[in-house]
Amino acid sequence: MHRIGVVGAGYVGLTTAACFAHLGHDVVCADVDESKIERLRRNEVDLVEPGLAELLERHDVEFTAVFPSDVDFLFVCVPTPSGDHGEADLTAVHDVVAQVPENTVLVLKSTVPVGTARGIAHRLTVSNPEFLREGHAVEDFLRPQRVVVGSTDENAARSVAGLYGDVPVVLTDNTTAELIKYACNSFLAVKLSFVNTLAELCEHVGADIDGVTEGMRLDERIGAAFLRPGPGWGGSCLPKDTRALLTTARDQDVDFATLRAAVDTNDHQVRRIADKIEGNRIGLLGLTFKAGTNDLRDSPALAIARLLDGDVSAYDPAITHDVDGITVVSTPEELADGRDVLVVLTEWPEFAELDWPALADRMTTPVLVDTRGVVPVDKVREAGFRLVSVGHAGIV
Ligand SMILES: NC(=O)C1=CN([C@@H]2O[C@H](COP(=O)(O)OP(=O)(O)OC[C@H]3O[C@@H](n4cnc5c(N)ncnc54)[C@H](O)[C@@H]3O)[C@@H](O)[C@H]2O)C=CC1
Ligand SMILES: O=C(O)[C@H]1O[C@H](OP(=O)(O)OP(=O)(O)OC[C@H]2O[C@@H](n3ccc(=O)[nH]c3=O)[C@H](O)[C@@H]2O)[C@H](O)[C@@H](O)[C@@H]1O
Repeated sequence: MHRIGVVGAGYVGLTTAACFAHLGHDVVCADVDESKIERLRRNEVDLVEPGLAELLERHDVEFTAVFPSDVDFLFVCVPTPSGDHGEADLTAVHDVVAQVPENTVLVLKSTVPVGTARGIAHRLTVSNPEFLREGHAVEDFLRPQRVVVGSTDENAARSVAGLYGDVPVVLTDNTTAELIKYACNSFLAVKLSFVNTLAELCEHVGADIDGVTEGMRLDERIGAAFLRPGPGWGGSCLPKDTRALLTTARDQDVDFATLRAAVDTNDHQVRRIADKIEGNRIGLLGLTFKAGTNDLRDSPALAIARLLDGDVSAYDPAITHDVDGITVVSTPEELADGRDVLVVLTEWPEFAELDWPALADRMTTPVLVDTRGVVPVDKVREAGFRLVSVGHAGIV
């Protein structure tokens, strides 16, 4: 058992703190947001993450607004948002690093650009990027497909890997560890943009994207995941990390054309979907960047909403407050009232089970744009909807 400090009590930090406590370590978790610390002390968790609140309830994690100085390992889990030119803004990371005492192993878990650890040359640093998905944070942390640890000091790297228990480990140097993180998110982005363009092509040539991806997924070299077309990929990380890797490549005079194309394709996808939405009174089904989370950061739904003219309302099972000038209502029926068009933007499973005839009755013209391919086509059509899809010839 070790004494572990975690700085930053967000998706990554709070998950890290709860899971290390679950694995038997003594954990202190710090954040500059004092009101968040107060809420966490009362066991109030703002994040929608299955199992997280339960773990925090079961295990004692000390929450503090004071920098933890008496720990063996200090995990840096603070934000690294996009700066003005797409580069990662490391202000919070440097602020934390400057406070870590000499006798503490400094572990960089925030996603930081290639060369960041090398730039902190005055002290030993272990790079331990995080790969958890929002909505699956606890499960991904406790049963990771791999834990990546990089350091110039192999013993330090092994000691960090050892904190996770019996998990697959990639032991490497700092710079490689940093690049692995960006490579993974960027590769996923490339895969998604490829599929979104394929869906556009399907609409033109009379093919069906579900059939095409079914045929692709069975090829193990391609892999089954990340082949669902959608309104564009978003979230707090894929957009910012692709931008940051492009900046790194540009700084090195490396032309990362595939990645640049993926980012441009994603901008195109958002505009392409907005163009499919006709009508003055528009109802959005889903605002979060994906299902299973209440995170709205860099959500394609909001990017699309910004491009729409007219009166835009939304229903999202995880959102109860108005967002970006969009009125958020509390039921799909309320949303349908007097609307010209409904648009599925998040793949919430309950959207497959909606009462389509009842929704159609409430609308002026029953038109449904399904950007996620989640609604039952036959039922929706039987209810009288004109269905506009992504990637299906014949129902565009
Ligand atoms: N959200 C995700 O799914 C994943 C995020 N990451 C990376 O992890 C890092 C953190 O991301 P999230 O957990 O999403 O961020 P977040 O925004 O959810 O949480 C960050 C927390 O850090 C606190 N904070 C900010 N500056 C601080 C400082 N100087 N000292 C102490 N606390 C400070 C904030 O108050 C906030 O509570 C980022 O680099 C991100 O790219 C990596 C993998 C997954
Ligand atoms: O660095 C991070 O923060 C994390 O970023 C992503 O996780 P997350 O942001 O939770 O979201 P994803 O599940 O990857 O989804 C990203 C976007 O792609 C979209 N998506 C995903 C899969 C798919 O088939 N189709 C599709 O459109 C989602 O709707 C969403 O907008 C990565 O999957 C994590 O491994 C990584 O740790």
